[in-house]
Amino acid sequence: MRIFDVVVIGAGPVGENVADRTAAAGLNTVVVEAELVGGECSYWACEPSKALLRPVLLHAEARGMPGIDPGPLDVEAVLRHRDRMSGGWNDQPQAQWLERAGITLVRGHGRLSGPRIVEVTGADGAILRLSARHAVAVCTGTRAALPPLPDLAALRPWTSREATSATRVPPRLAIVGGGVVAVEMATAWQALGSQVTLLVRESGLLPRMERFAADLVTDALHASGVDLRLDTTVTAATRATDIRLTLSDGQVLHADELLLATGRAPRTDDLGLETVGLRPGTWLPSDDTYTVSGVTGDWLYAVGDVNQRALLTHQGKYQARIAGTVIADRARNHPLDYSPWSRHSGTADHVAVPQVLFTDPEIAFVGLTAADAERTGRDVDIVDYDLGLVAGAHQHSPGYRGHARILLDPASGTIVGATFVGRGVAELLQSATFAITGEIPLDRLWHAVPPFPTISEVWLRLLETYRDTAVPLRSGR
Ligand SMILES: Cc1cc2nc3c(=O)[nH]c(=O)nc-3n(C[C@H](O)[C@H](O)[C@H](O)COP(=O)(O)OP(=O)(O)OC[C@H]3O[C@@H](n4cnc5c(N)ncnc54)[C@H](O)[C@@H]3O)c2cc1C
Ligand SMILES: NC(=O)c1ccc[n+]([C@@H]2O[C@H](COP(=O)([O-])OP(=O)(O)OC[C@H]3O[C@@H](n4cnc5c(N)ncnc54)[C@H](O)[C@@H]3O)[C@@H](O)[C@H]2O)c1
Repeated sequence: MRIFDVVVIGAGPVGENVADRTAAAGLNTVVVEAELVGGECSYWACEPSKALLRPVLLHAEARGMPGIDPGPLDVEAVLRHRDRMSGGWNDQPQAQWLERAGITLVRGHGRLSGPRIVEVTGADGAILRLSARHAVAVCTGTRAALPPLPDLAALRPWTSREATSATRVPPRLAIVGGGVVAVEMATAWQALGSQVTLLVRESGLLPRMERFAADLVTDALHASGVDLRLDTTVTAATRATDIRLTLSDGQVLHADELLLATGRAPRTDDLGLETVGLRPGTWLPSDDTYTVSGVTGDWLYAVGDVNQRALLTHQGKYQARIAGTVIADRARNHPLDYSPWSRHSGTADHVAVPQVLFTDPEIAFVGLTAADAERTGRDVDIVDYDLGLVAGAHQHSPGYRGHARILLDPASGTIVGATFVGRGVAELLQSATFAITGEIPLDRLWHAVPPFPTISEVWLRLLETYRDTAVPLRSGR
């Protein structure tokens, strides 16, 4: 048995950041990792997917710009770039970073075996017992959730892992799903040379986003040659010389690979949750301090994807900074401040989660959408502006297509949601996140002058539209 102040299970971006904060506070911290230090994000998610998409998006932009003839994409060079950006699936640099930060790394599969005790099974089957004086932080993330197709093993489908690490371009790629992974991967692989067929059970893509944003991405996928089949499910699938899919409309589709991009499941099934009174295989809900509810003693934390609050690296790292502070202050017997926006409260999870889809065009959004407001019965004023009319967008690319929407709380005159869709809008998003988290009144935003000619001039156009629209569009009860 080795005794530490803090045991972190999972060294993804979130576990690394919890450990960084507790070690920086002087707590003796150990991280347990079953695969690669850096987690899903570094090797099979954010990094490799964006490394595939960046050349694809830049190439598409360059093709539309007068005076630039980029020639065809060098697919092998793109795949090599992806390999470099994923660190060659070698975690030594990240493991060394842990060491430099004074954090102990134990490799193996971690399982709770009672309050404050974690057992780690190493590659050789040996078991090491770790005891935590103050806290155990579960940061085990998610794996792909697969649909209930018979004989999945024989089908050998791709999940997000294969879609981001494949070394060859399948001539025909079928993708099941209409969410973020499906749409980003359809964008990448269609441009890299696959004929992509997107099989979506809903009547539209990206159901959680503003309709106008999903519609622009849908148009662009059509234009790029993706075969988009809405209201379609797979009823049977077999693999012989190729993959044969029977679809709900009775048609048969042949493909070389099948990507199942059908959401995520928590990695809590083999975590010993039953030893502390929790149900294995479920998400681990935690409160705003990231303490797991239903376990006495305030020693168990769930941080990042595994708590299902926001399945995003940056939001998980935000949670990690707060959880690390909470753990350190509880260890010192310092009182916690539970009020919103305090150093101990993950308030942004509720009101300002920013996300960028690296599609063509990009979608960037934070806070509420109109559908969220409608669903929760919240009164908001909705202000829309055609991004294509902004001078900076004209400069950015000829024939620019895009749209911006902000949602305002009429009582406080502050912004509660923003969505931008268009090329180059990713870097615009932080301005909206500042406006929401800072609760900046519109009266003051008039003094935040956007430079000419940039896409950010859309802020001025949105304010003018709001001022000049006699009856603002209003959603909610
Ligand atoms: C294809 C794809 C693209 C994405 N792109 C983006 C993006 O562009 N931007 C963004 O913000 N988010 C993106 N995401 C989401 C992002 O990957 C996750 O939000 C992020 O990885 C969550 O971090 P985490 O540390 O909570 O979990 P993970 O990154 O999943 O890390 C968990 C770690 O815990 C380890 N582990 C699990 N169980 C145990 C155990 N019992 N014992 C020991 N170790 C264990 C795992 O091996 C893993 O290393 C993407 C996701 C996918 C699938
Ligand atoms: N750029 C980014 O920020 C980025 C990129 C990729 C992933 N992510 C994160 O990863 C998470 C997971 O993404 P995802 O696309 O896997 O999940 P998702 O929840 O966004 O989409 C899942 C899709 O699969 C469909 N689906 C689910 N079960 C199905 C079934 N049995 N048959 C047919 N269709 C089915 C759903 O209807 C939906 O269209 C996202 O929540 C996102 O936060 C972020």
